[in-house]
Amino acid sequence: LLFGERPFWWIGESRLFVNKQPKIHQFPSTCETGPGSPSGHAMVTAAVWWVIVSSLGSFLYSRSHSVLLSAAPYVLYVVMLVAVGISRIFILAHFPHQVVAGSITGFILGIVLSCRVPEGRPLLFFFSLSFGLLFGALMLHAGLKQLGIDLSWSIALAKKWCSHAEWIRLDTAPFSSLTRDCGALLGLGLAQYWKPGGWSLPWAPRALSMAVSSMGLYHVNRLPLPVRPLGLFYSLFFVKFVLVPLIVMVLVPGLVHLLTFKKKKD
Ligand SMILES: O=P(O)(O)OC[C@H]1O[C@@H](O)[C@H](O)[C@@H](O)[C@@H]1O
Repeated sequence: LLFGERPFWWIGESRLFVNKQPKIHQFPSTCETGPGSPSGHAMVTAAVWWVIVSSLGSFLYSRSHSVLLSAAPYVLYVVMLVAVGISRIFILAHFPHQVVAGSITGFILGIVLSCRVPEGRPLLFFFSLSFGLLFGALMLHAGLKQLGIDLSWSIALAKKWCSHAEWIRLDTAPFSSLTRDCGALLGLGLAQYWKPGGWSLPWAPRALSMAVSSMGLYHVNRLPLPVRPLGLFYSLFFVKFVLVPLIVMVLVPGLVHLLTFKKKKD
């Protein structure tokens, strides 16, 4: 809803450079299809890493009582955000203010959301939130279209100005982000429903679970999906992200628990 142009299409669309075209270079990750404001990469990085960094900072302080040591994760956090921001600007996916807006929004989200983990909620909570968001967005899209505002305006611009058609990826479209989040929400609810509180594992099986989950997610993420018809793509994309919390929270730790339990019995 904030819209926001992206440099890789704005350079052509603005018609400011018709007489003197700047020498620009696009990259495979330049051709994002969503609007540019605020930067999603900066926002997600700032939000997710805040949760990790603030816990690590408190942990280090509780063990060492050293302000210097406990400040190290926060310094790394800032360095990482700057690196992500510069890379988004460098590939022409963003203007600097969009990256700054994304980092600040993500930082606030990280603080707010880390205090509000939806623990102990019934499956119905996740189910209604997931489908409510999905249908709410669809209704908003249809309603605004009736008023002459097309929320998919950026996809046409990305297709027009991307130097390689194969760099346009449907999973960067705004509706893909939404289906991904709604799918993950439902998956989180199902995971909590099937294994409330998750598996409590000692550190070694827990580390093994994390390693196996990472490999599992890598492969789930690489699963090629048919891009036509669109409805099929979005449905499969939704299902793919329902699976993510189930793999990480139920399937892999459950298998590891079974294996270690069996080994102990032997
Ligand atoms: O706005 P940016 O930095 O180009 O990031 C866009 C990305 O933002 C993420 O938040 C979305 O989940 C992705 O689907 C999307 O591609």
